[in-house]
Amino acid sequence: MAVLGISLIVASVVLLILRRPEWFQQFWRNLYRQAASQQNQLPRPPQRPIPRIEEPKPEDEDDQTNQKERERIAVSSEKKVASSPPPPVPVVIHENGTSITYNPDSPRAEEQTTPKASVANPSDSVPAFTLSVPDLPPQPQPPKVVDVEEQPAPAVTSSSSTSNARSTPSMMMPPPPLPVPASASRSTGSSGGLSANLTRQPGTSTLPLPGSRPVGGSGSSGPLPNRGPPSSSGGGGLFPPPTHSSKPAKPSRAVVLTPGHSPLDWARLSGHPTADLRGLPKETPYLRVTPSMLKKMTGRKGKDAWMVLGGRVYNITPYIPFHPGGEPELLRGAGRDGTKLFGEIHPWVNYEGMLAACLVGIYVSEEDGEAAGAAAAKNGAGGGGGSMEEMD
Ligand code: HEM
Repeated sequence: MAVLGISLIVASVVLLILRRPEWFQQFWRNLYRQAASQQNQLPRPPQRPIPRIEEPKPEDEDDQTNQKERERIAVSSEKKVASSPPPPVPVVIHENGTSITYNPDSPRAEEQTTPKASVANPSDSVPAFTLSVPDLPPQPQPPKVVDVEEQPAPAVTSSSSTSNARSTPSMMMPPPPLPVPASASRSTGSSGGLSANLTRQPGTSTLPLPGSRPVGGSGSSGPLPNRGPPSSSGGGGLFPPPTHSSKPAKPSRAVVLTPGHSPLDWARLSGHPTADLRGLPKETPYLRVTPSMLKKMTGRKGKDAWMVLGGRVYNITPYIPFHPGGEPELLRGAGRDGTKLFGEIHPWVNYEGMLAACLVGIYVSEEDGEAAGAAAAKNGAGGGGGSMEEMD
């Protein structure tokens, strides 16, 4: 009897599938609509077994309802029923135990073109990123790095994080370098080099003096020449305490030269090979100038100004309007030996080259000049002098 009943049921089902009467199709349409309306009302799709990509279920686990449903899908696709929407095609993204299903039949999917994803299994826990991984198997400990200075490491309470940090040496940041004490850097640095380079020559006003900056200003550790000599008191500041040993900057005593009397004009005038600025008759040989001769040539009473520089006597009269220090300053050395005075003010000035056209002769003692007294009288320099040719 049971076999007969089952065979009857099977035969009727087969007959229904093959014949597909009108009432049967109507029944399935209503069933579709009802299912579609339920899907639209519910925020989430109904809970049902979802085929997973990574964990496909075997075929024998499908029940008879799913089998019928597949048959129904096949039948409806053949007849192309426009009113019955296709069953939802879930797109499952299975990652770390979380299933995300894309339901194209949802109203939002119909309105928007961008597909939306929704959580298919809300019971699944959302994966969270944590630093501590307690389930990790014990990893081999790397060789312990012993610092040279054995600095105390910060205390770490979490053992798992400690093992992680030690197992990934690339993520370990090296300890910051200890700040070098200012006194040590100064002692090891060029304490004599930089300060020695800052030795100021008289007349230069471009380089600031080490002590001229205000204490407590913006300290710069760059190569700017704003560091003075190392502090003897050993203070920790960036700037040494103000010392009174450095010379204050002298105000420039340069004068404003009249037009046409610039240094370039003097170079043009005196640099010519045939330039003769001696103030002596032409073809006059170099003279032996005695002190008695020199002291009369002071630039006053209509006479030229002679000056001894380095044992040579120069007629500085034509240079007076070109002197950057002014006429009074220049005439301080007139009629005398101005070598020391010249060197005290501007030893860097090349007087030999600048006054080559003004060379009168050489400076000699009175005894040496006695023999040439007559020649000196002839040149108008008074007694006690003579020409070098006569002397030689
Ligand atoms: C011994 C007598 C002299 C005295 C007292 C004297 C004095 C001075 C003074 C005060 C200055 C200005 C310095 C400054 O800028 O603050 C100066 C500049 C100058 N003097 Fe004389 N001078 C003398 C002789 C000479 C001679 C014989 C020459 C030419 C060879 C000369 C060439 C210059 C030049 C080129 C400068 C400009 C230097 C510079 O700006 O670096 N001086 N002099």
